[in-house]
Amino acid sequence: MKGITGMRACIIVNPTAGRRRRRPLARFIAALRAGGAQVRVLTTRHAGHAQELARQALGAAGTDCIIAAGGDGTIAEVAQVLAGTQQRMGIFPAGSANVLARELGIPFAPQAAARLILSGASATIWPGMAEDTKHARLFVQMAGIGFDACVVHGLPSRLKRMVGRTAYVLTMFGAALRYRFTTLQVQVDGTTHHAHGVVVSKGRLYGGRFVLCHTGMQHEAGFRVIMLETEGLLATLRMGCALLLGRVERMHDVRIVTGHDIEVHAATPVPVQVDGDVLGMTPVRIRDAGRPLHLAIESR
Ligand SMILES: Nc1ncnc2c1ncn2[C@@H]1O[C@H](COP(=O)(O)OP(=O)(O)OP(=O)(O)O)[C@@H](O)[C@H]1O
Repeated sequence: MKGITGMRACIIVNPTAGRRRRRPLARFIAALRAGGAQVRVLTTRHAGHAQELARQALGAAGTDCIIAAGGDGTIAEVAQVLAGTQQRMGIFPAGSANVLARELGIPFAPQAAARLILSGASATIWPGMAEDTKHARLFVQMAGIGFDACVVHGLPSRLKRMVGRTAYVLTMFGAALRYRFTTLQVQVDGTTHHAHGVVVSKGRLYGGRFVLCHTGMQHEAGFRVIMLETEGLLATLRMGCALLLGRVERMHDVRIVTGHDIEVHAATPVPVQVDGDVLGMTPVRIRDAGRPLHLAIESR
């Protein structure tokens, strides 16, 4: 790692992430340059493009830090390419929920975010991999199966850009009418459980700053598997309220187990989301990606 001056940084910007505020990004870039970094900016043109740009940046010898400027979806796309390499990756939180950035204590203030990257700090996280019958996708924070994924599948991206996280609340009403609850068969490392909603999480947080469970597993392999055992919209709403209060772990009908290899099946396929973006439908298999990611964060 080069010192503060002379660092070569490449920023991959998703211009559609979050509320599309440009000023914080400009300040972040200015702070990196003021700290002596050479900065190259690449802007995505479509979903999936961050992966292509990350490959391009990785191929350009001598890049010290490849920075994803966006939300969890953009971070996951860049991580998909950088996981398993020695490349250091930075994050500038510019999405709607920015769950990973909150989870890992990455500063939102442009100057502080730049200072962290310039400091050379680095720690390893262990992403997950989710696969349905058509897609395989690396994820950094969580996968949701059932009602929450139905909300994500129905979320108009324009609405999310206009009102941020409130878009999820508005979309929830439509999902409540549309979603048909069904029993999910959840195999965790070979043991079968039954549930009506499942979140497979690397972290403690969900949907922003809401606490799903009190200990995360970002810095090790494995997941917390959070299962709602009661069927129906009322139970799901009750879990939503418990989430707002940080009391999910105390619910009598929520079971939390730890595992490395999870499969979810349903008689009628239900939606699956990863890091707040659509993956597909069940059946889905979630396991350790087995490829560590070296992030510009303070080590614990
Ligand atoms: N130029 C682009 N046009 C349209 N979609 C894009 C573009 N660049 C990236 N995307 C897609 O936008 C999706 C959402 O981006 P991202 O998750 O970073 O922002 P967000 O949804 O606002 O934030 P968060 O996930 O933190 O709520 C990503 O999955 C990515 O594939």
